[in-house]
Amino acid sequence: MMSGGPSDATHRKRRRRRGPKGAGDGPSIPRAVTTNGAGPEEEEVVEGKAMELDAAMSAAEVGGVVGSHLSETRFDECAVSPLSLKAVKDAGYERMTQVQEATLPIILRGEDVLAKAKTGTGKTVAFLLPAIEFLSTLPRSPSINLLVICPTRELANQVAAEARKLLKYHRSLGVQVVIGGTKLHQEQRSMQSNPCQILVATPGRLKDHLENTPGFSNRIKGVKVLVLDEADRLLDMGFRRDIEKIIAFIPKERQTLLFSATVPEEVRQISHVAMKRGYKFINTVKEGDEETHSQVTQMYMVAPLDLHFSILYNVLKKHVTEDADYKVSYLTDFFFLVSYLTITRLYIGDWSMCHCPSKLSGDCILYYCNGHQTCC
Ligand SMILES: Nc1ncnc2c1ncn2[C@@H]1O[C@H](COP(=O)(O)OP(=O)(O)OP(=O)(O)O)[C@@H](O)[C@H]1O
Repeated sequence: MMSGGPSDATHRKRRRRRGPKGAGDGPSIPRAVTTNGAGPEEEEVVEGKAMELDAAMSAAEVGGVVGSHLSETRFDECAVSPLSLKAVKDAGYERMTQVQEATLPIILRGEDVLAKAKTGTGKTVAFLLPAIEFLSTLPRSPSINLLVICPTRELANQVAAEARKLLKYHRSLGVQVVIGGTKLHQEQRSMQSNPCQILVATPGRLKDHLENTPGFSNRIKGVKVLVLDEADRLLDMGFRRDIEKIIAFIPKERQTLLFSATVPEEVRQISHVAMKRGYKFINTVKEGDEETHSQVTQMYMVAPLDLHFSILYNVLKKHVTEDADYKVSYLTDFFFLVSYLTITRLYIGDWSMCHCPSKLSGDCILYYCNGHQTCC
């Protein structure tokens, strides 16, 4: 661990051989596992105090948006610059979340990290803060030094908003967003007039800029840190090829960080493509834990196909009457969607189809938010 960092005193190490799946898995959060290429043969497990903390603290005790995901380590105990600390304080963050506590020292050391953490547990700050610390030591240049690839426009905007908070006192650093659904030439102009060191992008638009924006492929050669945010969703949405193409443009000598709520085989595969051998795997999700945030209620209903229309219609109607600020995301296949829209338009209002995540499956996601289309 980083010398002098908060984790030195609180982590202990042990080595173990990896047996058959699930056998002797030991403690599961947070852990750093050193892997070597095709699959982890031998792991170095770093146990942290967040493990005990998770059991010891209730969401009510810790409060705040991230509730029981907060650790006991304060940001001002860490090796981050006074400028970042001031911004963190202004943002209202005092203690680190578990994923932030587990990853910060390792990312600050410049190592590649694959981090598994539930959604809403502070992953964005976990990669932005150490990356900004590193960027603040680089000489000023028109290059892009930090590239964050996100699966959706909404997430890209959220990441940029978080970056702006953390950059509050780093006046020489800036952030720009490039996402589909906006005018390419406007983005080109803004990048030319004000080239920023941090670029947050969705894969399709990023590829567009690589192919069509003069000078962009040179700027991207300056990337020192690459982040794939919500890597599982990026792959689910069919962006693997785009990501591989983008990676081919970026220097091999870089730090790569993958953050993901789940780590299926596809994420493992992309880690082997994108990251250096010996990258660290940090898992902050306990075995058997739900993959989704604890504050998201999930329900399901099994119904015969011919009743789907009427059941869905009634569920939605009830939902929109109970919650004035309602927001609905609705995943369906295209055929069902067309019939459904025809019916619901008449009774509920206009839906907006804003995303088809997988061209292969023909799935669509609809967003409807109290009369306004929301972005995806
Ligand atoms: N240390 C912290 N203390 C308090 N709040 C925090 C801390 N770190 C992040 N947050 C806040 O917690 C919320 C969730 O964080 P964030 O969106 O980064 O989570 P995430 O894991 O990236 O979620 P998603 O997977 O949805 O992107 C945000 O509102 C963020 O501002």
